[in-house]
Amino acid sequence: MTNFISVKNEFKTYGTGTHAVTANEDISFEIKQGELTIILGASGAGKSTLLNVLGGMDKLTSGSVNVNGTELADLNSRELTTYRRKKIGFVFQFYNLVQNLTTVENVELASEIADNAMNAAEALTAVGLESRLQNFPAQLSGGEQQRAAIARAIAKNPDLLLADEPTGALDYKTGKKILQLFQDFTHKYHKNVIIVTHNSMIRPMANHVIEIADGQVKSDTRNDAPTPVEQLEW
Ligand SMILES: Nc1ncnc2c1ncn2[C@@H]1O[C@H](COP(=O)(O)OP(=O)(O)OP(=O)(O)O)[C@@H](O)[C@H]1O
Repeated sequence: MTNFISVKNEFKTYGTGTHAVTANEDISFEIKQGELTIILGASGAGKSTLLNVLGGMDKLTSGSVNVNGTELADLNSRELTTYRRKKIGFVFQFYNLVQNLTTVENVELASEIADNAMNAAEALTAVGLESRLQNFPAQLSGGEQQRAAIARAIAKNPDLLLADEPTGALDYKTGKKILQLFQDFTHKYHKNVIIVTHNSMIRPMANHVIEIADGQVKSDTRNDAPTPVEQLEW
């Protein structure tokens, strides 16, 4: 299989001089097309930094990050914005929905900036929210809000879906259903999903697990037979 992402000697340093923090220090790995990847590590390990670089929210300091043929180190900030808007779907821990827009309007907002967007109602149906289109975020449970956030991300029909601790604010059962959605999305559309988490118990669900510690890759393992999320217990 071809490589979808190739990261070579990536560094990310925040600040300068005595205040400099090197959050990613010489990171290299490759991700193949269609993989569900988990980036695992303790708090402060540099996981979110790496995700933000991959998603074009932050510029790498040095090295090379190639996502589906786009070399992110070569993009200026305007080009990075276009990349982020058109190619990447994001899911955050705290959903980040716009509170005064309905569920369907939140999804439409994202699909408007993408080129091959999915219909908003269709994306919401894919995550089981077809009966909640006209509700506001405050009228939804945490799990439903995260489903809406996932619908918003997949409606862009992105090359790459990035999720930063997507179940961090949810109870066990609801979190499991959300992880199931990511696994289904990868298999159904043969797309790439990267989930950042500190929860090592979910690693069997992934095709690929990259462990980060102190800003560096500690282990990089592949799993040819991922466990369906419904069979996982933690
Ligand atoms: N914008 C920033 N400015 C300065 N330092 C930062 C910035 N973002 C992250 N850092 C630092 O970089 C290091 C890695 O942070 P990062 O958020 O990537 O870790 P993480 O593994 O995602 O942790 P967590 O799971 O707690 O979110 C930390 O020391 C953090 O303080």
